[in-house]
Amino acid sequence: MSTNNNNNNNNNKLVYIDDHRVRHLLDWDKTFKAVEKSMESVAAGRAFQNARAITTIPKTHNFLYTMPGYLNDSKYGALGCKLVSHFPENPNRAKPLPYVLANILLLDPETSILKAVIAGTDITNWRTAAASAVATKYLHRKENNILAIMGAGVQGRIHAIAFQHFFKFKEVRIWNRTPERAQKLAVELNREHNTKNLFVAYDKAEDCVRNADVIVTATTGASTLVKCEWIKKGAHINAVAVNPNNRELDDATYKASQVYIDNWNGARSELNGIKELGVEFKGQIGDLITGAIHPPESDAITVFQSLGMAVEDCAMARLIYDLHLSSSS
Ligand SMILES: NC(=O)c1ccc[n+]([C@@H]2O[C@H](COP(=O)([O-])OP(=O)(O)OC[C@H]3O[C@@H](n4cnc5c(N)ncnc54)[C@H](O)[C@@H]3O)[C@@H](O)[C@H]2O)c1
Ligand SMILES: O=C(O)[C@@H]1CCCCN1
Repeated sequence: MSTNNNNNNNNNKLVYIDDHRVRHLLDWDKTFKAVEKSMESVAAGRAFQNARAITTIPKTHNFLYTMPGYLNDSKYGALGCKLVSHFPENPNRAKPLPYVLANILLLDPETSILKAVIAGTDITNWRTAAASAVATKYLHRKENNILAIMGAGVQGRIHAIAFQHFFKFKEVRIWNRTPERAQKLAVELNREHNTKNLFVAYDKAEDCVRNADVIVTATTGASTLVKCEWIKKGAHINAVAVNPNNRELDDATYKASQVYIDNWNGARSELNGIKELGVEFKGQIGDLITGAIHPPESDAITVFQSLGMAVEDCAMARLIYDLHLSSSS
């Protein structure tokens, strides 16, 4: 990038950063800072993004989301556009592919010249888990004993890893519609973390959620997974799934909770189902970071209704681009 980029030799060269290289460069603490800064910038008026365009492919009902954004920041500033798809049949193919696949275009903010095409699937996964972690940091300033993860897919797995990195829960519970998948993930995560019983599979959703301090819902179904009567006072929920009706939490949970969002434009476009319940969003996570709004009472149940933002992807693309250039020059 021409702003704050020491690699002037590379300024006019189009760079492709593939999945393998992105994975090598990703780092949890740097990802957290980039996402926190993008959320703060949204509240401070330094981030620009409209609601994303959603193109539905006829017959298959697969989606392509187009997510352009501009972030004005000396370290994470970027102009970019993510193309991200939602192809529900991908995981069921003979050779399984992710449900969510993404690529990010990074442009020079001064000239609009295309600087890089960056594989965006892992960036999407990491920044989504980091966004939940930022929300948890600002909404749940309490003990973190038990984490409950609903859904053992890509997002369930990455949230388990990220939350252990940032918060060090004493028990991480995993529930999945097919219990064998939760079992398999728990075994894998225990092996990767060199632990025996830190990650525990639960067969019943209720048992998984009861007494949990923090809950993550990350499935692709539209069925209700979490009932209000199971949720502990003061618990925090990161509702990650983007389903047309957002049914992972029952209506009573939304009505009983203080609900926060990542950005108003996205919420107005995609969260009408929750608004129709009579729920007023308390504000953006960035408003908590800037201090524009106060944190909730400590016994309130809180929900971060995550949608995902273009400017998070811009900040991440800039981070990965700069790391790529500085370590390959
Ligand atoms: N908020 C964001 O920024 C963001 C970013 C990326 C993905 N997402 C969302 O995260 C969700 C999960 O994505 P993923 O990549 O982990 O998908 P995945 O295919 O890897 O995992 C999906 C999981 O959902 C479960 N599932 C499917 N149907 C179900 C049903 N009816 N009831 C209960 N469980 C069911 C599957 O068993 C699986 O464990 C999606 O809704 C996606 O839109 C959100
Ligand atoms: O913000 C994202 O990248 C994803 C795109 C797919 C739908 C859910 N949110």
